[in-house]
Order: sequence, then structure tokens, then C-alpha cells
Amino acid sequence: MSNGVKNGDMEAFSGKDVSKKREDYLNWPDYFMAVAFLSAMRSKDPCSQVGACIVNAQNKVVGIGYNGMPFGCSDDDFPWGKESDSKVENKYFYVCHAEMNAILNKIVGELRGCHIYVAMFPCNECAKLIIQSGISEVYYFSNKNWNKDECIATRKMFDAAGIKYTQYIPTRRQIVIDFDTIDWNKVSQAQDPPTPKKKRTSS
Ligand SMILES: Nc1ccn([C@H]2C[C@H](O)[C@@H](COP(=O)(O)O)O2)c(=O)n1
Ligand SMILES: [Zn+2]
Repeated sequence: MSNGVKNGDMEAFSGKDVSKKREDYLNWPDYFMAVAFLSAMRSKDPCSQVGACIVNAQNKVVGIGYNGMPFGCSDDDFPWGKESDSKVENKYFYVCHAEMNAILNKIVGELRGCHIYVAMFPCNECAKLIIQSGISEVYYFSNKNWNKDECIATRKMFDAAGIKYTQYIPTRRQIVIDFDTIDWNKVSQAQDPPTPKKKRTSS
């Protein structure tokens, strides 16, 4: 070929040069925010699904969480509403926030110097956990609660404690995982599709 690319390095039909590094791979911050949002998809909260992803200085994910009921508190029995006159009938007293779960789910001894990517700006309770855990930077996607008292308190604490907080909007408008378009399971000879794994029953 005239462009110096050997025939063997061009993937059949697609015209893709498979001898070169991909250029359109996910950058780290988009990846971490996407992990937070993927985790949020596990949430049972009908109004706001929030996810959080903690990463260390080596860009390793060391904690992931989403908003949900505490262990032992069935998300079929505890309330998901927020309109009841009785506070004990609303979700807020019970739900563990995404940041709290990500911190408690950590897979390393300590989180000093780690960064957290979270779908929503942290409330004051999570702000305290973030500060006490040693996390030094917060990247949030939504600021919809920015003017609520709890977020004003969060900013006061973050400013005092020297925690950097930055809104992070991923550089891509969409990150799609479409299993229908992934055809790695196609082999040259016809083969039965893999048997689906047994569904886990826990929440
Ligand atoms: N930074 C945040 C903010 C909120 N959450 C959780 C707490 C609730 O489950 C839900 C908010 O419910 P809404 O008032 O929008 O009905 O999101 C969180 O985990 N982290
Ligand atoms: Zn919170």
C-alpha cells in the first residue's frame, strides 16, 4: 500500500490500522465518572441514582458505591418515598449515600490523597466522611443541590479543610456499552452461545 501500512495490519473491511495505538480510548476522568454512573445504575432510589468512585494516585479504583439501604434493611421494606409527613416514613433517615458506601467499600487500608468522582455534589454528612477519610479532591457531576443548606455546609467544610472540589463534565456526551454491537463471541465455526450465568438473588 502507498501509505506504508502493510496489508496484514489493516483489519479486514473496517480499514482500521491495527498496528497503531487507539486514539479514541477513554481518558481517566471520563472513565472514573462513567464508573460512578455505572455504579449508580444499581441504585433502587426512584428519584436520584447516585454513584461514586474513589481512585488513588496510581489511577486505581479503590472504592465504589451507590445510594442504597443499609445491610439488613431490605430495600423492599424500607421506604423510597420522600413526601410523607412522618420523617420515619421517608427514605432520608435510612439511605446510605453513594460517597459513604464508596468510602466504606474501600479495598485499601487508607484513602489519604485519593480523589472521589461522584454524580452529585456531596451533602454535609458525606463531606465529613470525605474529609475524615483523607480524600483530597472531589469531582462532582451535578450541582443541582448547590444552594441547599447541606451543600453550603459542605463547601464551608471543604474550604476550611483544604479539599479541592471541581465540577467535572465528561468530555464525551455519551459512553455507550451496547452488547449487541460487540461480536467477539462470533467464532469461525458455529458454536452454541454461552449459557447465561445464574442470576444472583441478593440486592
Ligand atoms: N451527593 C449525594 C446526594 C444524594 N444522594 C442520595 C440520597 C438519596 O437517596 C438521593 C437523593 O434523593 P432526592 O432528594 O433527589 O429524591 O440521592 C447521594 O447518595 N449522594
Ligand atoms: Zn451524602
